[in-house]
Amino acid sequence: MNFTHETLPQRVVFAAGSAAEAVAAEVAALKCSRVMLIASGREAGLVDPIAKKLPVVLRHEDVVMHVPVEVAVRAREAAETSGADVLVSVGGGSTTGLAKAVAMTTGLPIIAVPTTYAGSEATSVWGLTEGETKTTGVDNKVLPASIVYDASLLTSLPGKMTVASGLNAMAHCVDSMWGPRSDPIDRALAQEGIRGLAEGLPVVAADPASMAGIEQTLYGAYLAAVAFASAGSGMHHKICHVLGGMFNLPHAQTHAVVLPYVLAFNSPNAADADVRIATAFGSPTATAGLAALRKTLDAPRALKDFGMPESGIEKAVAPLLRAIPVNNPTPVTHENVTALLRAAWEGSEPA
Ligand SMILES: NC(=O)C1=CN([C@@H]2O[C@H](COP(=O)(O)OP(=O)(O)OC[C@H]3O[C@@H](n4cnc5c(N)ncnc54)[C@H](O)[C@@H]3O)[C@@H](O)[C@H]2O)C=CC1
Ligand SMILES: O=C(O)/C=C\C(=O)CC(=O)O
Repeated sequence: MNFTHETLPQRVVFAAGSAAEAVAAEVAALKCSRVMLIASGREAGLVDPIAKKLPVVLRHEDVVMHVPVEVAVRAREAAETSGADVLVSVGGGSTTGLAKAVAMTTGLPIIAVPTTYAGSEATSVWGLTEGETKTTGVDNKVLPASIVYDASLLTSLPGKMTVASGLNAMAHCVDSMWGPRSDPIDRALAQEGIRGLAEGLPVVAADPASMAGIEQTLYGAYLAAVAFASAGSGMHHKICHVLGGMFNLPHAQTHAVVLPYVLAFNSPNAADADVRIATAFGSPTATAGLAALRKTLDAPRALKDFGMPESGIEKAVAPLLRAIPVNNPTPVTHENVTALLRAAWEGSEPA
């Protein structure tokens, strides 16, 4: 074997039903006393009990998906003015992403409290969107110092969002099998992530408030994010980032739709990945395993259902050909990427 794996330094706290106490303990452990609390007003009911236990100097609610640069600038200015010494984010990937944008320029530590399965809390990946272009990058400054997972915060996540977000986590696992820096440790973490998600997701799809199902799904989502952070964005993530920025598509749903098409595209030329994914699903092949799970979950099927225009297929191909890593198992061409996008747009069977 010949590879270098970097393990990211981070505290991970599972605290079912006691996020407020756990977050307060993490703030104290960092010896911080001035909290900028970043959380959308939509999640106020989840956030208020946490806020009550913290020395909050600023509560910032201006959260937007894909982190438009103007939203990041406003949050950075607010952080500087407030004199905060720590960022606490409570919310989904959009909220964590905004905290990362602030950490990038201020150097403030983040304590992340996720309320979806996006996994941003466990990565050093940031994303910012300017106009129609989403840019992502890696910076250890944006890796949250601590994560507090409290399954009770996800009991309010609607069923459709639960499924889509869980499949965003599944996509981290699958793309980690061939991401640009993928190594055997990433692939082992991703395989266990798939197993955990395949066990947890049917439970939360049937009952989004099941604490046992949420905990199992959070466990899988954490492993997924750790694998993805190390392996980097492969073909699947590049497609979702280009489409998400260009057409302002909902992030988790875009991942959920595109994943089976990328898996079908790559698995014939990725034998090790195919075996690992199939094994994790307990299925004869990777594609069959994912298809069966998607059927159980009644997963989203077509990009046209989420606002992508048909003309966007042609528009996205050139930026995608520039963005997809050269090590992708199946070489990409104008024709095969166009065909993949058209199938995902229509929601036809993955070929
Ligand atoms: N940097 C990274 O490693 C990653 C970044 N992301 C970023 O995260 C963003 C997407 O994050 P998502 O979590 O998919 O969506 P999100 O954070 O935008 O949340 C989606 C919707 O669910 C609602 N919501 C969240 N938690 C809830 C709860 N517990 N109960 C009820 N409603 C709830 C939100 O208010 C929002 O309306 C994108 O900008 C994406 O780029 C996503 C994954 C990894
Ligand atoms: O696509 C993902 O799920 C992972 C990474 C990002 O979304 C990058 C970002 O923070 O915008």
